Amino acid sequence: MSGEFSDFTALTNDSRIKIAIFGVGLIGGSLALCFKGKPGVHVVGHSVNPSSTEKYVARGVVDSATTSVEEAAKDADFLFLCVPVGRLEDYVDELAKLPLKRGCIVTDVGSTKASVVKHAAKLSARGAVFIGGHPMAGSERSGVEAASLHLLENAFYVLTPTEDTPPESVDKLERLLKWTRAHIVKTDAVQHDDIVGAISHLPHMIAVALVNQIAGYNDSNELYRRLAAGGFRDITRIASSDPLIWRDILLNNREVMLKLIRDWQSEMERFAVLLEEGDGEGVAEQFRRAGQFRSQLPERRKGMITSIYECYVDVPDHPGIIGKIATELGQAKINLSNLQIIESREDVPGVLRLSFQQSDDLDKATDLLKSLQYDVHM
Ligand SMILES: NC(=O)C1=CN([C@@H]2O[C@H](COP(=O)(O)OP(=O)(O)OC[C@H]3O[C@@H](n4cnc5c(N)ncnc54)[C@H](O)[C@@H]3O)[C@@H](O)[C@H]2O)C=CC1
Ligand SMILES: O=C(O)C(=O)Cc1ccc(O)cc1
Repeated sequence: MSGEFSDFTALTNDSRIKIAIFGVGLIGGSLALCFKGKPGVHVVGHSVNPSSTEKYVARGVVDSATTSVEEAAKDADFLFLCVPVGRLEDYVDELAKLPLKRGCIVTDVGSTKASVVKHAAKLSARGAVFIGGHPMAGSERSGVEAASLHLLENAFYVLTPTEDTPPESVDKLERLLKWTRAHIVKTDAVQHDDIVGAISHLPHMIAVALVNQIAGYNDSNELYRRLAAGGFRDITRIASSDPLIWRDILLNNREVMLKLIRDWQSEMERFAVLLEEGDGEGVAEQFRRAGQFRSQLPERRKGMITSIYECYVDVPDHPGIIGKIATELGQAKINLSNLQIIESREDVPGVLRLSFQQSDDLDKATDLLKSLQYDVHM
């Protein structure tokens, strides 16, 4: 083991570290990729579904996989619960019946923290330490197919230890998580749910409501959908998130969400009154206040409701062209986050949609492709 991780194994009783990942989807798979192949580390994936376990191994995301919770948990040093929020407490209950390794750390990646932290306190009776976790990066995609080694890099990773959590266990988990290259932030679980409810869960709900509102208008006039490009696409990307993952998150954080919805309704009501009264200065003041606060936001971080920067390339429809474009971008070290063939050409200016996470990469890609005589549109 080298560099910043060299003292990691000293914190375990032996030089082998077993990491069990329950639910190898977008987040569990991305964590597994961060740990797999590190010296002395064995990553085991768990799924209730035998065909999923085969897929995890075949894709090289884990070293081994099993459908048995007991087998996955046996002698594990770290156990990551990466299943939907609504299933976390069931997994805690199952683990609480098993002979866990003394001092092992059980953690989760759920988007809400208060209920699971409270529920998992019972694991201390089994000699395990539970520490709530929430890697605040992800995407609207799901499943192991969307997992990536770099998903959590530079993102915030919240841990919610309680006053009963042994500091040395928090330290041990933080050392392990260095492999994700995320930035650890520690806070209380209830405070986490208030803040993340406001900055992540509420925007997801607003995006869905907005898309559904426009979809309703579109039922009587198709032009709504055709004209809804640019800004609309950008701010509603997260409306395509997984329905069941988000059902669980919103239900679990429902008290916080209900208050946030009321506050949101007041904000919209304020706009309604300003418009009713024809108060232009009042409307402009809303934009000024928002712009001021927004300009103070920290620099862009990976994952959390980031915009995607996109361009369209009109390419002749022949095999090999997609690989050629991807290779050109790769050779120029331009990070492409997604490449999609657009089947309906009605409302887009090109057949290939290229997406980037950094505006810089988009600029470099358009310059490069234009210089190679491709027809590039924004
Ligand atoms: N999607 C995102 O961007 C983020 C999600 N999270 C949290 O991470 C957790 C996992 O979410 P993702 O990785 O996005 O979802 P995912 O759908 O990609 O993965 C979920 C995993 O749990 C398994 N699973 C699903 N339903 C199950 C059930 N009923 N019983 C047992 N296993 C089941 C699936 O097979 C899959 O391996 C959730 O708790 C979510 O709140 C945290 C940060 C970001
Ligand atoms: O796609 C995005 O921008 C997200 O906001 C992803 C996300 C989803 C759920 C989380 O708990 C954290 C991050």
